[in-house]
Amino acid sequence: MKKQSRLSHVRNIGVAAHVDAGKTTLTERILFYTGASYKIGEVHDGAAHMDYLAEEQRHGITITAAVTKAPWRDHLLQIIDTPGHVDFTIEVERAMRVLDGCVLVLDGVRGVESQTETVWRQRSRFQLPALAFVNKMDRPGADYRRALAAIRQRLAIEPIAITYPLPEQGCVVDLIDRTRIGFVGEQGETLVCEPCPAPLWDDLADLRESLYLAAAELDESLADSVLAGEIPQPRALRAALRRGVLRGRFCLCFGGSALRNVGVQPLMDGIVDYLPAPLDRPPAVATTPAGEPVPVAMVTDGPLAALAFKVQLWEGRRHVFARLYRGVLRPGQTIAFATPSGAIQREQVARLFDVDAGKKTRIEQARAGEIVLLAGLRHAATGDTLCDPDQLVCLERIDTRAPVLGLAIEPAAGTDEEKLLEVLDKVQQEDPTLRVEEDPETGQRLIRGMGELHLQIVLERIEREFGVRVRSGRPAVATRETIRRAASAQVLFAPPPNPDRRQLDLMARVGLEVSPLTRGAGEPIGWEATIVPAGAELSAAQRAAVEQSLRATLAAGPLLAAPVEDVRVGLREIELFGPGSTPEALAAAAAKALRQALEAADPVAMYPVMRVEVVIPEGNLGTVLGDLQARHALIGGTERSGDMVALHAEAPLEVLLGYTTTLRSLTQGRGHFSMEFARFDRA
Ligand SMILES: Nc1nc2c(ncn2[C@@H]2O[C@H](COP(=O)(O)OP(=O)(O)OP(=O)(O)O)[C@@H](O)[C@H]2O)c(=O)[nH]1
Repeated sequence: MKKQSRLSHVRNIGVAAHVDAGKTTLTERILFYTGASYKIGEVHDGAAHMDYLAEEQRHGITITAAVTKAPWRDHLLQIIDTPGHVDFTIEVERAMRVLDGCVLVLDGVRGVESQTETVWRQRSRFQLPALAFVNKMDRPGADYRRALAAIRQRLAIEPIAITYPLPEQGCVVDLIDRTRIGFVGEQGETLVCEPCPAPLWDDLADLRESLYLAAAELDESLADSVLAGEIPQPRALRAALRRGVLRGRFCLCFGGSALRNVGVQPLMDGIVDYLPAPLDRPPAVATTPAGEPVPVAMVTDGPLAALAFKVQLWEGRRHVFARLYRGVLRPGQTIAFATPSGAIQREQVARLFDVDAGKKTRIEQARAGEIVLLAGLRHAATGDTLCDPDQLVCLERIDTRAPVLGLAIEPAAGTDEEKLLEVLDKVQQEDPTLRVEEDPETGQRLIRGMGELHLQIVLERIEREFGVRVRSGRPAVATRETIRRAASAQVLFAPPPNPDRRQLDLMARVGLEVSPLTRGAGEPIGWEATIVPAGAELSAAQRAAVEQSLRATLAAGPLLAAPVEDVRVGLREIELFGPGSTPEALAAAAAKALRQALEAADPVAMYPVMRVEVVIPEGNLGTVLGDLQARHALIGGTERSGDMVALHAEAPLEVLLGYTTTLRSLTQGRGHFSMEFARFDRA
């Protein structure tokens, strides 16, 4: 294993896809063939090795991203199986952050689906080199060439086939080696290679040509031999293709059926041959405490820099998953990190572990490029950069989206109140997309999350894992506010009554203007204020107090106490009194002026709008369209694929609650849909 963990022999990869494309089924095969697991656990039996949480087994879906190590061809594959359901998209986001490459799994019948596009966008943000596995080629209606065309069209990258699947014959054609590979044995573990027969080889001429041309673009001598009509050497082809993948020029495609054990090992070879080792990736970019950007090269002999990307309770104890970008980490080492608010924390790592799905093994050191589990950290959270205390840097934090759905909850037994609070705190530490709040009006406890399934899973975990029974209300969508026109206000803040001379500095005057911005523009604050008396200037503390007070006022708007979005606040005039108004007086005047201006600016509530893809049998199109229109959905278009139709629409989240059940009954169980957050908008 020591030899295998040389950095050039490590592949940190993720497996990502639309829900149900077969990621977990594929990963189970990879683990079995590498010997990392001794038997294949099937998702439909609730026995998948990677889906080890009880909720994952019950719902048959992946919720948390599991890390697993598997040795293959003298290399170490570290695999993260990520969830496909959009409610758990944070798991994909943080996995992508720490990976070096990814395998995109597609359903051979459905091709590119809405969530395939979403994970592809997430991949693109981090410029992760990718391979595609077109799975389920055994299903009736599966079409490899159509899936490749969908990759070109919807993911805007050139698909280059490396294998061509023939699942009915239990084999794939290797387009580089010109072999037909059969998968025999009970689990397809034995490979039988023979030369690909001529008629079949001729049928694949178009795919081969694209492959040669793609490689030729990256290697001049290959280009010469391709133009001369020669068959390029497999070694040279692979080397050129690897360069192309690392530069993001194209997506190499493999086909097969994970469930029928067809085509998986060539994909695993592809991971080794074409996806990057940690050192092949460009250096990560971090910032120093002074805000200067610095590259963090992947080396072991530098100061420690590791990104904490996930907090997980393991046997009831807090553990942190981290990816090392630089340096070495050992048990007992003290690390430091800057929190999002800028405070510096120090703590000690007690123990280090190698992780394999639900199992962890103690190790004595971790090095740059590795993904490990740390015990003993009580404060480090998702997104923090763990560093040597005297060499602080901060890698880019992990994005989390604001929750769109809330649920009021209370313990079924009044005596469990304290315990529920404790449990919610623990669940929240693990899950940065879950918020726990108190309704300011009713005093009810609210949990807020990404969607119905997310909140349902949270409730199930609270009951099963922590033994607290809870009652919940109806889900309620999150709200925002914005304004419809510009307005201004000026406020003189003065302590009552008759201010004597000594109290002058408790006074302040702030004049400002608010104006509406386009959706998604944010809430900029413009500091074009005239300061009175002439010649006076604001101190850093005064300025910070005004800014903070404006931000706090924007956090709770005048209509629903919901965050105010897409508004520009322009400061017009600030008058200082006495020796200089106190920061508190300035803050009070600014808050009051902003509140007045917002009230005068025709405020309006906004609700979450979702992008929806509904896939249904053609015969149900009329009924489903009618139902969607009755829900005020805006229909964007339809696409036919076999006897199914994909409908694209936008609709308020409010009317989509419980839609899964409706769709099932409208389509006799054959329809399915997925949605993702688009924006907050007016009703
Ligand atoms: N016919 C066929 N079915 C498959 C194949 N691969 C997976 N399945 C089935 O498809 C369903 C979904 O498979 P999973 O592996 O759970 O898919 P996933 O992408 O991990 O799903 P999530 O974790 O929920 O995102 C299961 O019932 C599998 O048995 C395949 O190659 N052929």
